[in-house]
Amino acid sequence: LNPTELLRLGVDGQLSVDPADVESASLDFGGVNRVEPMAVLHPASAEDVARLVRSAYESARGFTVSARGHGHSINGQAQTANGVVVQMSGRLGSRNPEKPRVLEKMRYVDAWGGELWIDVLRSTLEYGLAPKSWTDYLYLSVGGTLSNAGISGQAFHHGPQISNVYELDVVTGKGELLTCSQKQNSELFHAVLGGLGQFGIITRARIALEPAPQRVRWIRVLYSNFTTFTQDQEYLISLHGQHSSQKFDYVEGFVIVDEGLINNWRSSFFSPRNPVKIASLGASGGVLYCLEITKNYHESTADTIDQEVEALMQKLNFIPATVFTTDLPYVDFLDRVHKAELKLRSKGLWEVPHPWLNLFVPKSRIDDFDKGVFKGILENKTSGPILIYPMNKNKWDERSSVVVPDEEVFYLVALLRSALDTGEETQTLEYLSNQNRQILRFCDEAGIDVKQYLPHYTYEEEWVDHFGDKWALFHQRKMEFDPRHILTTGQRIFKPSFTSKTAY
Ligand SMILES: Cc1cc2nc3c(=O)[nH]c(=O)nc-3n(C[C@H](O)[C@H](O)[C@H](O)COP(=O)(O)OP(=O)(O)OC[C@H]3O[C@@H](n4cnc5c(N)ncnc54)[C@H](O)[C@@H]3O)c2cc1C
Repeated sequence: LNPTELLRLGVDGQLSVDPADVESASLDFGGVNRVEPMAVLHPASAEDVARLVRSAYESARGFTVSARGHGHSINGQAQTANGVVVQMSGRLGSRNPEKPRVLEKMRYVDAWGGELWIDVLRSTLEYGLAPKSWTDYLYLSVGGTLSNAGISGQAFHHGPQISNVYELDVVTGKGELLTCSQKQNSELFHAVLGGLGQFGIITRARIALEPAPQRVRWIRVLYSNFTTFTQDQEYLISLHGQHSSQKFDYVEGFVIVDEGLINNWRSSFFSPRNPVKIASLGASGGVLYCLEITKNYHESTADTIDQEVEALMQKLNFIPATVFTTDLPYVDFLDRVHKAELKLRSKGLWEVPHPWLNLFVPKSRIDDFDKGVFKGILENKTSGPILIYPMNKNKWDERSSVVVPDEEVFYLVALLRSALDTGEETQTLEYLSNQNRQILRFCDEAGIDVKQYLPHYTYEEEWVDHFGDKWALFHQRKMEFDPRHILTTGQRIFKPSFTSKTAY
């Protein structure tokens, strides 16, 4: 098929070979990979997606198809060479996929796979409801985060977003449009969740809702001792089964390795009039740790919130006099990173290369990771926030495709760096990418069995190693749901069956 033949396919949406469309589908937030597709489909419905994939599956020569949500991948995961990108997010004028549909009584919302979480939230709030499990940033698509996991500070008690989905509509690599859930087509359901887009394109997700809190008490406290910090984090997530008055609703944290960072984009929280000085807090190795917790509440219970927070805080061992508190509407809390985005955009600092590294680190080795990476490899310099927070494995469904460390508690460590052209070597893309490799090598040599989140590998052996015991099942599911390896070649896991060269 060439672009002209493709355009004859007959879809209700728009199949475009417009250079601007093709250019935008060839880029992502990582800003490192650039791969041009042959055409871009703006689907008007799930049937459009099915029609396209079916023709790819049935055509003698074959072509590849990749769904693209909001393009916030780092390493070209939503790109495809010489195939078609299905642009799931973004509106098309009158021929749009359906808006989110809330079933108030059943407490769920049916959302189009390309819907952004911010728009899902806006729709559900009209009914006083909200999804339970989030990502820190809401301008990501439902299909994009469900293909990975979708995590934030709520994951310790609600599990990742993939644990909060009741049902999906999926277009498989054979072009069939199937509804799946725990009970119906369950193999496909579990495969697609955390499935890196390998088994189908999510066109609809039924997402669990809860009554939306009105306000949030948002607290940050500092630690100089890593063990005390992680003990407190682990204590807080051990409360996941408690009544909501006896636990926080959100537990995250971050590492502060240089003075500049404490007042950085994620920390606008600390007042610039009251700068925090790392040196004055007795940080060992110049590193501080910040615990970030929140408690949701309703205005009608505002009188008990202080006591509840106080009772929980008394159990913690942070540095006295380092409590920073703010209080804000729930939506403003959830949408906090967008504010930072607008600031960075205004300074031209958003559309820069992002050599991010996200790792799941087993609890038993988090101390070694601290010594080797935060106090070692990073050399008191970073180029962006470093998040660190623990999660409970029992909130993750083992049947899904995602892989996590083999321990009951594991940490997310997210090095969210931006490469800048300031003339300083340590800020360059090359330096930061090398540092990422150094961190992975360190873990390997120290026998720290980390798993990459939002994984990126180049060779099949690396994927086999990443999936470990799950590889055989992952491979078997691929053969069943996408036997010609048409879908999502940008992940570089399987080569399309119809090409001898690497056609990612
Ligand atoms: C600023 C920022 C903050 C972030 N914060 C968090 C966070 O707090 N927690 C977290 O978990 N992640 C976070 N992420 C990572 C984010 O969840 C992933 O990068 C996610 O893939 C982005 O969604 P997207 O819609 O942009 O997906 P894309 O980059 O467009 O796609 C990601 C992958 O999913 C596939 N895909 C997309 N749509 C579908 C679909 N409908 N069906 C099947 N496959 C599909 C694509 O082919 C691709 O392989 C963040 C990313 C950024 C840039």
